[in-house]
Parts: sequence; C-alpha cells; structure tokens
Amino acid sequence: MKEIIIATKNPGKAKEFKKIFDPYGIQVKTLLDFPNAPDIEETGKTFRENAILKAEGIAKLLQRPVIADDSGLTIDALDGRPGVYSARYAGENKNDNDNIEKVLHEMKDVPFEDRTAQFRCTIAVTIPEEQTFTVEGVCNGIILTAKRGTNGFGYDPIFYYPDKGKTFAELDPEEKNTISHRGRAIQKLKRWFTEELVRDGGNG
Ligand SMILES: O=P(O)(O)OP(=O)(O)OP(=O)(O)OC[C@H]1O[C@@H](n2cnc3c(O)ncnc32)[C@H](O)[C@@H]1O
Ligand SMILES: [Mg+2]
Repeated sequence: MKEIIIATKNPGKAKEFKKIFDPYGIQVKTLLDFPNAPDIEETGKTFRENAILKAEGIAKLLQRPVIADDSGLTIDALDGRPGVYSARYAGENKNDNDNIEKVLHEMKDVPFEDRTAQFRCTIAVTIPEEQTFTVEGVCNGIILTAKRGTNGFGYDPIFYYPDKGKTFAELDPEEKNTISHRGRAIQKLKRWFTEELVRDGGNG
C-alpha cells in the first residue's frame, strides 16, 4: 500500500481524497493524522498561491511528497467573494453554517438568473528537491436561497448543480467526486499518482 500526505485539516476534504485514492490502493494521510503539524498561514491572494504555501510548508517539514488543496466558492453577484476567504468568510471562529448564512444574507435580493457561482480548486504537488506543480478544477453552479441536503461540507447545501438537479449536499459522495472542482483537479493528477508517486515517492 502506497501512501500520500494531503496537507489539510479539513475533515470533509480528507474524506473526499480518501474515497478517490482508495481504488488505486493509495492510503491517504492528512494533517488530522499529524496533530502537531503547524497551521500554515494562508496569506496568498489566489488559490494557487495558498495551495503552494501549504504543500511546500508541510513537505519541507516532513521531507516527503505532499499535496495540498486550496479551494473555495466564487460568486459572480458578489464580485467573486468569498473566494480565497471561503473557509473564514463569516470570521475566524465561525463555522460552515455561519458562512452560508452570510452568503445567503448578502444575496437576498439577487434574482435566480444572477446567482451563478463556481467552486474552484487548486491542488499543489511538492516532492522534496523538485519544482512544485499545480492543477486546477472548476465546477459551475447556482446559489440557492436556502439549504438543501446534508451530505458533503462547506457550502455544499446551497450549491445547486443544474445537470443533476441537486445541490452538492444532495449528491452521493461518489457522485460529487465525479463532477466537483476537486474531483476534476484530481483527474488531472491521475497520471502522476499512478506512475510517479507509486514508482518513486511512496514509502510503501
Ligand atoms: O486549508 P485546509 O486545512 O485544507 O482546510 P480549509 O477548510 O481551510 O480549506 P481552504 O483553505 O482551501 O478553504 C476552502 C473552503 O472553501 C469551501 N469549500 C471548498 N471545497 C468545497 C466543497 O467541495 N464543498 C463545499 N465547500 C467547499 C469550504 O468552506 C472550505 O472551508
Ligand atoms: Mg485553509
């Protein structure tokens, strides 16, 4: 069994990464397995900058291949907010529900046709002594006026995906992974993790 470390402390992301890598026989460890790992400050202005900060910060510490995910929701009617502030939109000590409430409040007068939004994900891959590289995934949807569904995490209950007629929180986890921003970014990494990681980087 090969192993990959994902530099995340978000349990929702951790679950999704585990589900995706499991069929390849790759065991996912996250920072939830390294409780002493430091918090990397997300000072970047873009998802890409923050993903690189997290991947390089943790790879330097552990001296092992690390991947990091920086992601979030960009809403057209809010000029791209919450964007890189998605995790802390309602404040540092607030939770997913507080973030959703803030978005719904700010969008209370926005008509359906103007409620377009994108989930965006940048994944950075750092192998010690090598150049970090990144891949991106985007998923288009519509922000509803109230929550629907209980699966997933973050903004999933208000992110409606028209092709499926459901919010991300109403999709099965497998279904979400096939279409989500994160799933799409990971697809672009597939060649890397089925060849490079398994050959050189894994420790199994
Ligand atoms: O930095 P790590 O430790 O990975 O965890 P985080 O939650 O802080 O992650 P980010 O900095 O990348 O912020 C991403 C936020 O964007 C939102 N988000 C990202 N992907 C999402 C998804 O698939 N479904 C719902 N919300 C998502 C959610 O609010 C996340 O907390
Ligand atoms: Mg974060």
